Amino acid sequence: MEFTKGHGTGNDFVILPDPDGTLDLTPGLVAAICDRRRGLGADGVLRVVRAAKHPEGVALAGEAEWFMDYWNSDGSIAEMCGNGARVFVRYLVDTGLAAPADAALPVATRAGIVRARVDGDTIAVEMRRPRLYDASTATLGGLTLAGTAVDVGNPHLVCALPAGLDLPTLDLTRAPEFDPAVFPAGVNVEFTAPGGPVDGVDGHVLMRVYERGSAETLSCGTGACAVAAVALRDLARETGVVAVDVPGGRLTVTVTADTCWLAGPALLVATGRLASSNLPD
Ligand SMILES: N[C@@H](CCC[C@H](N)C(=O)O)C(=O)O
Repeated sequence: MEFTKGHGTGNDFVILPDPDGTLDLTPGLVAAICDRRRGLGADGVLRVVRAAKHPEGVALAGEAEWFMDYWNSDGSIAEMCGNGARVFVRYLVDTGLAAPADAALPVATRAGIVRARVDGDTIAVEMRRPRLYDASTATLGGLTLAGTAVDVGNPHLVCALPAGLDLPTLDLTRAPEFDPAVFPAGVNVEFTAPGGPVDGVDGHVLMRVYERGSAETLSCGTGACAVAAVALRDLARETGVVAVDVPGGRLTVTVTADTCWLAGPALLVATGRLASSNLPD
């Protein structure tokens, strides 16, 4: 099985080309590939399949040639992955499966069509505008934090740290607890602190994340969009640009009246062949 490894601000993915949708990808196989000691190691898997050849992509085949079949490292499936979409587009363009067209390149996902623009190392994807819902809470090590529920195609809970708590030393080795009545399918939890002044943006936020299905990652693109939407709400703004610093680098989020652009570096780092005989069926 051929693979490519790539990442966007340290959110890393194993990319599996499967244009005709013949690969029997299972939760066990995905978890084995993503295992950082016994497999390749990754936060998730991106299967590259023609939209027309995937049951969840076929309805979008008229709008996009390729479907991003995204899996978390524990073998669960998610609706959307912002950094994954950016790395997916890097793969399409670098392998010649798509041209870096002037117009935005459409990609089918479980959360609908996203459109991408390529500018050197930077890839920006246009996703739905985040929808802010109710207040909820996350509990971490006995500490309960207030947060805002946000839908970016996948579910998020954005929690600002109270004064006195230090973002870099927060213990994210264990999953935060959340209200399953609010998040019946689980949730990605973002922890935030204010950033310093940055030229050319309306807001600057520092973020760490505990992802549903992948534990702590160095970056989460949809999480950055959720964080930006909450930051703009707190500034009493409907639209604007927010720099979101994650442990893996900087993402720039532009929230417009209808959509949300997520921009940052997306790179491929290796290609190779998986020894299928040493991985579970
Ligand atoms: N890292 C991703 C989000 C991946 C999916 C998430 N873990 C979920 O289960 O919703 C991103 O960059 O958006």
